[in-house]
Amino acid sequence: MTLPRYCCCKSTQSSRGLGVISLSSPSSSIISYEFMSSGMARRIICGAISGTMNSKAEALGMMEKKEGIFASCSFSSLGLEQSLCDQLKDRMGFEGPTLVQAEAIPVILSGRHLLVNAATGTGKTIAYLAPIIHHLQKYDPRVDRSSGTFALVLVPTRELCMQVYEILQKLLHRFHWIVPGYVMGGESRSKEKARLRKGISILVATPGRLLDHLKKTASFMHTNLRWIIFDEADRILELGYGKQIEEILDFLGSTNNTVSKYSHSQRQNLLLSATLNEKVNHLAQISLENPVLIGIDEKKISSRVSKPSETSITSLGSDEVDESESPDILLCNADADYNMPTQLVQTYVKVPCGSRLVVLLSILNNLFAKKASQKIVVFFSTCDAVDFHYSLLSEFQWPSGLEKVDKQRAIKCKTFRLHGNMEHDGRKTTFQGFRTEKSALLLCTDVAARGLDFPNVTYIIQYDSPGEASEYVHRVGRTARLGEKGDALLFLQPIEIDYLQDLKKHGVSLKEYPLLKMLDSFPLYGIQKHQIKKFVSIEMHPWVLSLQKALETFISVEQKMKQLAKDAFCSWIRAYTAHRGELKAIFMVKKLHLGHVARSFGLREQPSLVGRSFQMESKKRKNNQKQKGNSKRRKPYETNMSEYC
Ligand SMILES: Nc1ncnc2c1ncn2[C@@H]1O[C@H](COP(=O)(O)OP(=O)(O)OP(=O)(O)O)[C@@H](O)[C@H]1O
Repeated sequence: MTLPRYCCCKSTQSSRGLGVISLSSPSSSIISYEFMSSGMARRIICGAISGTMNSKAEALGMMEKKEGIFASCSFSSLGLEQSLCDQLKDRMGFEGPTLVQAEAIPVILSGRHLLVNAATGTGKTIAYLAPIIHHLQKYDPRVDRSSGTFALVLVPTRELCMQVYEILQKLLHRFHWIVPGYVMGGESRSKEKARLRKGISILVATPGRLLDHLKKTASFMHTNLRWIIFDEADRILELGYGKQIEEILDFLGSTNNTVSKYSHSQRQNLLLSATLNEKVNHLAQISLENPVLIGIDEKKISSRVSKPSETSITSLGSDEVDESESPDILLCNADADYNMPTQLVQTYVKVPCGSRLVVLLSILNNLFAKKASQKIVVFFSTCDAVDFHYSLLSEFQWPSGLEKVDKQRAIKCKTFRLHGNMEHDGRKTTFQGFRTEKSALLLCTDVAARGLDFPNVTYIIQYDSPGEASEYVHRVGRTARLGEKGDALLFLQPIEIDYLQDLKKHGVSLKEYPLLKMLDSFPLYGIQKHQIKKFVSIEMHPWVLSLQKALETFISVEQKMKQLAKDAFCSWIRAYTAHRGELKAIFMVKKLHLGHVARSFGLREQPSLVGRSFQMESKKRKNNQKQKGNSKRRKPYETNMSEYC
């Protein structure tokens, strides 16, 4: 192993016969690596030592400030160039590295391949960008545009692409000769071609569009490519990009063997996510050589790791098991705990299906009444559901009689929506708008679940369940970032309550939200508090009954709203049937009362009527498509990768 220049190292033998290396920098941070018989290295201790400290526990205690987020060392002590450290401080306001940065930066500087698993909002982006910039700004001869691309960051969504690009712009302010750029779905190909022709030193890309340019843009120069980073690696694969990633790696080669004027062009690949799991195995195997692992729970590494001949893995583009490959690493996620922000308060609310809409509106109203200036994100399972709730929340007013003040919008703050069926410009406007607002509500699908760093989000509501526990982790990870406080609330119907057990398997436990107490807090015209029976059910609560009636009236008279509600109902049912694996036993469509589902979209119609109109609608859509010869179908929920990238 090539160790960073500034480190001294001490090699020992662990009880399991695996090598351990401790790296200590002059600034007294200490990081240990355990070497397995496969040759793979794994970080096992990260702490700080001072002259007066004599125990490891003390060292670790000193190391962890702000509930285990920040390291006690400085950026420069990790080996980063002073001008870059100044940039991090002056331009970004970062005083020192986070723990994951303190662990990852020296490894990346050393040239090793890396697999990082760290909680959401712990600073993984800077962890990989800073050491790359450190190297690039030192290149002699200086990096120039004609040298093409040196680093490629692959991300699963357009919004994340823009976010990483914007961070790069800030970081590179002092290093104007290193040019950042991005290519992603929805943008003009010809403009991207022109930018690639001029030369982009650090390129952020979504996989589909990148592959497009690799195939069609002859002037895209990547012979000097040294780094490939897979940010949210597991999501890139979940979205079905496996084949494209294989093709991309074929185009780029897994190593850099070209002779160039830059002598330091050894390929280095990095994989990062808060939820690495077995899906990443094949990608790790084909892209990482002898990687260092950071934050990988021992439970997640299969015992077969040192017996390659016994291993079996899934190839990137298919679900078939490939017995011939022999990975260095074998990750498995069965029953392994996820890294979650410890300060995050997680609750669930048990709501009968027919009262879901009323409860959502009431909770949102209650939260904004308690604290007017805050940002809340609500996750839905489908694009149609986002559109319906967005229109409803933008237009619906408390009817007179329900509250003392007549005719007020139920939710008074600015409301945004974000999903993959929106126009590209609309997505951009939402992304920027929600970031800058002080008080706002964002209604979205999982397109906003990964990596997005909206400042000051205080509350995450999962109105529709996320399905995979990993998605739960990323959704709630939009709050409680970098040690900040945050709350997350999961809606569950009584028939879905076993989902809590599924989350528990991954170390996630939730407390129950006091729903009746919250509902009792709403004033009711003509009804005294003491007249509400103490243990009244949610469905029969007078507030729920009156608000449900008001919503149904509003929706029935507004033709546009009614159509949106019907579309949302139909897509919601289809999304519900799309749960996979073990989750099918929890989210069973045949257990649903369709009449109650209709009520949750403010519809009075019986489900059969809605169902008929749904079938007629889909027939009409299909016929229209046939006539137009239009192959671009609108998806009810986001499983189609083109909607992300
Ligand atoms: N050293 C630092 N000091 C202060 N703030 C930092 C530091 N590093 C990163 N941040 C800030 O922390 C926030 C989270 O960082 P980032 O988005 O990179 O987290 P992440 O681990 O990639 O999260 P996710 O898993 O959700 O993608 C950002 O607002 C970023 O600006």
